[in-house]
Amino acid sequence: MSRKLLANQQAIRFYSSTYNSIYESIKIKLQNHLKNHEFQFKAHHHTYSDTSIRNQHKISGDGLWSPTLHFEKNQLSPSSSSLYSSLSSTSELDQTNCNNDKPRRVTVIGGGSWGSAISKVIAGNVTKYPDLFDPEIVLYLRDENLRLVIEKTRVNIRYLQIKLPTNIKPVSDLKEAISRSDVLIFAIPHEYIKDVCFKIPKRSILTPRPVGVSLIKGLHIDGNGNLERTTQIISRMLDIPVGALSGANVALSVAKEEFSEATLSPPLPSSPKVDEMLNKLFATSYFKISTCYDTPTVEICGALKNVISCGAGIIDGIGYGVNTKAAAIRAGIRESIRFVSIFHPEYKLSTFFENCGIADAIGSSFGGRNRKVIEQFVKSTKSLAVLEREILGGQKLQGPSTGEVVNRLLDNRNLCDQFPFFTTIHRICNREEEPRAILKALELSC
Ligand SMILES: NC(=O)c1ccc[n+]([C@@H]2O[C@H](COP(=O)([O-])OP(=O)(O)OC[C@H]3O[C@@H](n4cnc5c(N)ncnc54)[C@H](O)[C@@H]3O)[C@@H](O)[C@H]2O)c1
Ligand SMILES: O=P(O)(O)OC[C@H](O)CO
Repeated sequence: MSRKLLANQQAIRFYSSTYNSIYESIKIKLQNHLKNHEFQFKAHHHTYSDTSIRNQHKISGDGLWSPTLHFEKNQLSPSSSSLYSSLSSTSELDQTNCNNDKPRRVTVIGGGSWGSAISKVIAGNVTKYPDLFDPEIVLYLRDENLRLVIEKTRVNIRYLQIKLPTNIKPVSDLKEAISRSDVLIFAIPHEYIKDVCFKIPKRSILTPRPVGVSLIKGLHIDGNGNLERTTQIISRMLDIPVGALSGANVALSVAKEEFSEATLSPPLPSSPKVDEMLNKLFATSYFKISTCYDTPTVEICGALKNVISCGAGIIDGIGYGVNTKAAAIRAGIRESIRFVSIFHPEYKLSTFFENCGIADAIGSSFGGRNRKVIEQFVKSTKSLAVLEREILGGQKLQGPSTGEVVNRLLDNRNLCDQFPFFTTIHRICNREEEPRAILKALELSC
């Protein structure tokens, strides 16, 4: 990859002979840098075919793709030199094992329903691409007894009643599970991610330097009361680049090979080789992958849809039909966009039209576990913990705990009034309001 960065009075132009993805990662770096220096900029992005400019800057090759970032204010600070050097430095991903040509070893961390289903997908793909991947994948699960059952029967009897391929090796020792891995896939409920990362050594002392992909749908609050996403936590705690995969993906349907889609946000700054490798790791004829570099929105959509589907469960619980549920999904999407615009102002609206956005909110509002449990919660006096145990038998609800985090983040900024739908769902799940309060919230949320 050849990179050249130029600054002049009007613009910074970044020339790259590779892909859009690089432009996205550079744009994010520039945005972060300029945010620190209180600069505003507008990004335009077009093909530059002017041969005199190409000759002037010794750029060669056909089909040169050259985005240009134009700055609104023409005031680059002296410290911009640090920006130039950071942009031209070797990408973090170049330093990981995923960027070499050795077959990568893959570990899925989390042997619940989604970890098991995605292991089946991945196990098929590592066999299909022997040059890219080690033919055996590791599935880490905490429970040694369950590990023995899976090893013997090939079925994760507690979480997913589907036969798993023989090239999935179940392992219940975390250090052993990750010790030789180049790709770490995280598929545990968000509540446990810090505990699990705490038990994994940092990349600096891991011998293959892995990349991570989070399949986790949930949000967190950092020490200052601000939003922290799961990819940020993993990246911070393990010092590895981490991407995300999210979509309308009920585990059993994916395991049964029913056609599904998912949105992949590869780790940034982007590397075409790693992007392609991850695509091949996940994509099948029945599991269609689209790439989207707006990672924060992809992750936040995945978490907020769990709150939306609790809203759908409340609608079912009070006995209302699809008109009201459709209105609830729309209110949830509207508040999700509002939420993302506050917590990630550089978001792209188009991300909501990827599978991780509206599609997942719809799918979960009809077929998800949150919907199912919350419907019964509304119809009974039982606690969420009891219903989770009775209905899900060991699987975990993510919606109410995400609603709690969302509520705290909004409360910290005095924003609850602007989010009547999310706020009311949270209060209903705490039994602080009657379930029918959701109808008033729908009116207010318009
Ligand atoms: N199940 C799905 O259909 C699906 C689909 C897409 C994404 N996801 C997301 O994937 C993530 C994993 O969910 P899941 O549905 O596979 O889980 P699950 O509810 O099926 O299983 C529970 C998981 O939690 C683990 N666990 C329980 N207590 C733990 C503890 N104290 N410490 C560490 N781990 C503990 C269990 O070992 C198990 O892996 C979640 O963020 C979920 O939102 C799930
Ligand atoms: O069963 P849920 O409600 O946890 O949803 C599962 C998946 O996230 C659906 O995409």
